[in-house]
Amino acid sequence: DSRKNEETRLNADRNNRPESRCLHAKNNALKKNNNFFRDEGIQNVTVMRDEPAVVDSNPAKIPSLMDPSKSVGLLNPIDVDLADRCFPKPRCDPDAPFRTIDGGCNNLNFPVWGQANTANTRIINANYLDGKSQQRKAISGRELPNSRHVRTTLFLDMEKPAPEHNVLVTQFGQMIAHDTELAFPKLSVNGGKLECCNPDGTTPKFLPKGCLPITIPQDDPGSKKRCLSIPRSADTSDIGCQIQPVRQLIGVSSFIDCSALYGSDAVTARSLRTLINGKLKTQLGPNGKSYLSNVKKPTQSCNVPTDNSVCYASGDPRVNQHPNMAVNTISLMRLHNILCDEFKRLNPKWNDEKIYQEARRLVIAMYQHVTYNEFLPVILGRDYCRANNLLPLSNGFDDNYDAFLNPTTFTSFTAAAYRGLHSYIQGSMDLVSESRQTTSTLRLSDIFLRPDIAQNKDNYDSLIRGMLTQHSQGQDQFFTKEITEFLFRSPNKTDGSDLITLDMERGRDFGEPPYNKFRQLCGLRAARTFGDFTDQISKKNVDALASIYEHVDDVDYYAAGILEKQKPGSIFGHTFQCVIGEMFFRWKFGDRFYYEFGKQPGSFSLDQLKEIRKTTLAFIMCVTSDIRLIQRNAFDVPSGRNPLVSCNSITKLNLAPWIDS
Ligand code: HEM
Ligand SMILES: [Ca+2]
Repeated sequence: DSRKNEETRLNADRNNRPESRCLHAKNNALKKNNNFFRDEGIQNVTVMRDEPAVVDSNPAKIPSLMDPSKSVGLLNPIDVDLADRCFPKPRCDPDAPFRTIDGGCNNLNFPVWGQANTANTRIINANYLDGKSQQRKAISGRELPNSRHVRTTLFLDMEKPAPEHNVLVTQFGQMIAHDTELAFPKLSVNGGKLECCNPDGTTPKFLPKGCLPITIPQDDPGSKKRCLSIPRSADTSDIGCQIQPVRQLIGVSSFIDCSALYGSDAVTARSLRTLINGKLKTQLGPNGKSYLSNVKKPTQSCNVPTDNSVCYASGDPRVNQHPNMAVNTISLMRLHNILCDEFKRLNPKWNDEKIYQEARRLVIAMYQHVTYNEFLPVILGRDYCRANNLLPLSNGFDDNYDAFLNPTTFTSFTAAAYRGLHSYIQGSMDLVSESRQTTSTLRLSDIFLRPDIAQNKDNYDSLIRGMLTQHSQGQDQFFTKEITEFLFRSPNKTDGSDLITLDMERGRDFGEPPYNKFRQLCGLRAARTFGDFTDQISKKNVDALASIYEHVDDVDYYAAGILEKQKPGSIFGHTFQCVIGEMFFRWKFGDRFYYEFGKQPGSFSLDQLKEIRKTTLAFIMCVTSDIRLIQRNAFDVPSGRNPLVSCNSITKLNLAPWIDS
């Protein structure tokens, strides 16, 4: 009963939480110099991004900051933590200065918020046929249009590179996706892998329970494949928790906390540590460089010939998905281990645990800084980020931790909006030399599950330079066939899966309501006719939607979101920008350990915070590789405005503020 009273009180508080927040900036002292790098370099060069060419004179507000009468559809606060009751509450130490590995206890009142191996939350009411978990149908009661048909009609392959953004944008984006979400496939009735296709590659007449109903139309213009095996994602009903509508299970900590490097459970995290001087386990590769350690059975987890081949162990199983994914994780691992060496030098008395935790805390802070300072302005637009308090402060603490803001990854972000970045994927990966010549190009579908490539000769550095130099594909309705026809193609096969069909089907699986609901959530008028969509979507694409869907309220959020015209300064249109902005807002103000917060047990000192704010992605790339030149804006290809400069001239962090007094 007292728990119930407590919850009532908390809910009441939450409903009364202040609508607007004001961010104070405080002044801050300057500090001495001590090199993070051992070699000489120019000190304290301030890195400023060029102001964007496109200015958003009227940036929209995210739902959390909107006048409540303008955002229609935001989930009732009481329903936000519906799934909490499915999981035991962990016991928390309110004074612990470091994050838990699984993210539990970040919020002391709602300790399962953001914890790994719980469930996603929602931002908007689910739309399930039976109110519980059945995929929605068309308004007419008929089936929705076949999602493979939607894909092959709207989303073709066309070479249209992004004008400035490089492949590192895509890669960094994917890293955050893996840091904040992992869904599990449902299992078959006897607990094994669920096979949704016949052994001969055709679609079964009656799909096994738990399979997504993707059939390939007879007149499909693509390859000869006749079946896509896509199990539904596991949800709260699979662990015997009877909430309605279901919530999908999440296998990683929701927070931006580098869980893809460190792991999301204590056992995995420990297995990745040397337990000496704070360091993570490594293996030695070419030129005496360190790489992630190997899994025990490489032939099980990677597409490699023998169990002596390279196949990495890390905090997330998707590390081996393709070489650039592995390279980025290795980069973070090297950063962690470099920091361990520095901390040991500065504080010889620190033990393994202290070094590990301090290095982890700093790696996460640097990563969060790059996310909010460099990445978000690139994808969402700088003006929009500023209007929604997403930019870091330039000095002082931020005191706006919001203990009633749920940071759990919500379904509309992970099962729809953020997957929009699948459009950015390049069908090939360039390897590039120090003089920025492309030395070879790998076809994406040849290198799925081939992390060994990252550790061959000097490929690691060539892949880094490749990500920095190669343009990503543009954010548009075109997707490379490498993911729409050849996803996870086996080496000896001619076809593979279709990620974009999967994305749309996954949205229906997760109960995402149609596009029209997200228009209302994001402050737009509800459309009554297809013509009403033309405020955001070109006439031609609206006509295409109208030719596929029967009713405006049938249109999948993902499909229409992709078609929306880009907002000024952003690569996304209105409703993707809105939902993605909301999620990053929650990961900032709902994360008690967010690096800019003061007054928390885990807060940095002002001197430390000042150093963390010097972090750039260019610095991280330089310090963890042997490349010698880099452009300061690491998410833009090199150009006259963004020239290559020596790594030595990139601002470094001074770790003196970490010396124990
Ligand atoms: C070569 C690059 C990439 C490949 C091959 C890839 C592939 C995949 C696959 C196979 C899934 C699971 C699909 C499903 O069953 O629902 C997935 C999920 C997802 N992807 Fe990607 N992806 C890539 C890049 C990206 C990027 C750049 C982003 C965003 C910045 C992204 C965001 C997501 C998200 C949010 C999910 C949901 C995660 C989950 O449910 O566990 N992906 N991707
Ligand atoms: Ca995480």
